[in-house]
Amino acid sequence: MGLKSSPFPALNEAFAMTNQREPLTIVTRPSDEIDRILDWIAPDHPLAFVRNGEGIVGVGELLRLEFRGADRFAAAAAAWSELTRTAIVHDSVNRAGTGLIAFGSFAFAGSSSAVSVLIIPRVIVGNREGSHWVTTISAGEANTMPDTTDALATLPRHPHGAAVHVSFAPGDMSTTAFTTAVTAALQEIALSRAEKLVIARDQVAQLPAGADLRVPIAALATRYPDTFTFAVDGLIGSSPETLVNVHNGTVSARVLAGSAARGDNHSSDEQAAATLTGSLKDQQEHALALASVMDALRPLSRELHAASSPFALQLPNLWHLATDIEGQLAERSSALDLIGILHPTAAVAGTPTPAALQIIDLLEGFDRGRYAGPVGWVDADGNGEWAVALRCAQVDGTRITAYAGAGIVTGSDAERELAETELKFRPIIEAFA
Ligand SMILES: C=C(O[C@H]1C=CC=C(C(=O)O)[C@@H]1O)C(=O)O
Repeated sequence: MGLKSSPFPALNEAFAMTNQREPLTIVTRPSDEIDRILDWIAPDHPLAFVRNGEGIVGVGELLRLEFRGADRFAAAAAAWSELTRTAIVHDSVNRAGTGLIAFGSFAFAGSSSAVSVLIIPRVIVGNREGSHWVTTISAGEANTMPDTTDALATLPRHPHGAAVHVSFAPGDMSTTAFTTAVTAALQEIALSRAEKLVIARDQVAQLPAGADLRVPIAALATRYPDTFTFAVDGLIGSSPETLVNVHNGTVSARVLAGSAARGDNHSSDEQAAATLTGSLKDQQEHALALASVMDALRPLSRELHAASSPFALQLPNLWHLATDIEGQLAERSSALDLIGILHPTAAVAGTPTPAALQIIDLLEGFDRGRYAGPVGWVDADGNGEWAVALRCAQVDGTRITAYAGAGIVTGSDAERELAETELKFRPIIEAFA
């Protein structure tokens, strides 16, 4: 059956835009022609979700579904389940990231002017646990098995362009406005209107015409290999935080909150990590973020486990307090259902969530766009890998906006939080330096 009369507005719009109403046919086959998947990123509209060289890179855009407003997650989950219902998948590799995939990026707030997207590429190049594969996605070939043996040969491969140099300047929120907002957040906390508030700021830059975004993306992936380097619809970054990973009934997440600068030699670095793990203020900040994720996952999972105290996660620019969570999904929830339930965690909003969102809106006074929203991918079975979009920038034409924030609890200090945001901007600023 075709998809001619979809009750889902996002699907109808996508069909109208692409003139595509036929069921999708997907072929995934192993490939020994792929070495580094990052080499396959397209220069225009890069699509990627990669960690430690493993993950997926999408080329071309077959379908683009757009969502706005408070019900953007529910609308995306419904449209995706409708679209995948009729898809015909031939997958001889069967790994996380094979078969029909949509890359996605969602706005932080329902009121954001930024559109949330699911993008279905024409070709996906992937790598996981030593297996490399190519997936092709096409429409209107339901009765035949498309011959995709030459799929890679048809992809254009251009050498990377020159390094992209830009200078960032304060955006809607200056550094003074940030410290003022942090002081105001501390007052709100002292008045018990919230227990934790995450305050962010932005920096902007102009991108030179013809800049090759593959260069900063490759720099991020090389310098921050243990994080998720992503590129979806102009949102690029390297996030250390896993919002949720769904794989055949297993759910996992990595919660981060609480940060410290790296030391400049071995002993000061060890001392920095020890001070962070011993800091009551950071432990409280972390515990609230962890509780928000556990509380959201508990009703949906069995055997949900998290360590009783966080570990110090080392990144090139920072130490973070981190807790890994794993459980079994009690019911069939897709990754899209779960990001809708989990977002926004207290690592990016605060506690309690509704009050935190209201106060952030007042104190920040700017649109976070897709910063701190979910970014990742989902497959036809609802499996997927989603990061919290941190350490990132949105590229819109020639304008780049980078974002960073910090969790504020009793005991936070405005100048120290400002310094922490400087460290969190480093991945993006250095990728464009
Ligand atoms: C809000 C950000 O980081 C969050 C994740 C890890 C540590 C955080 C912190 O220590 O404040 C934040 O909660 C950001 O990078 O913009």
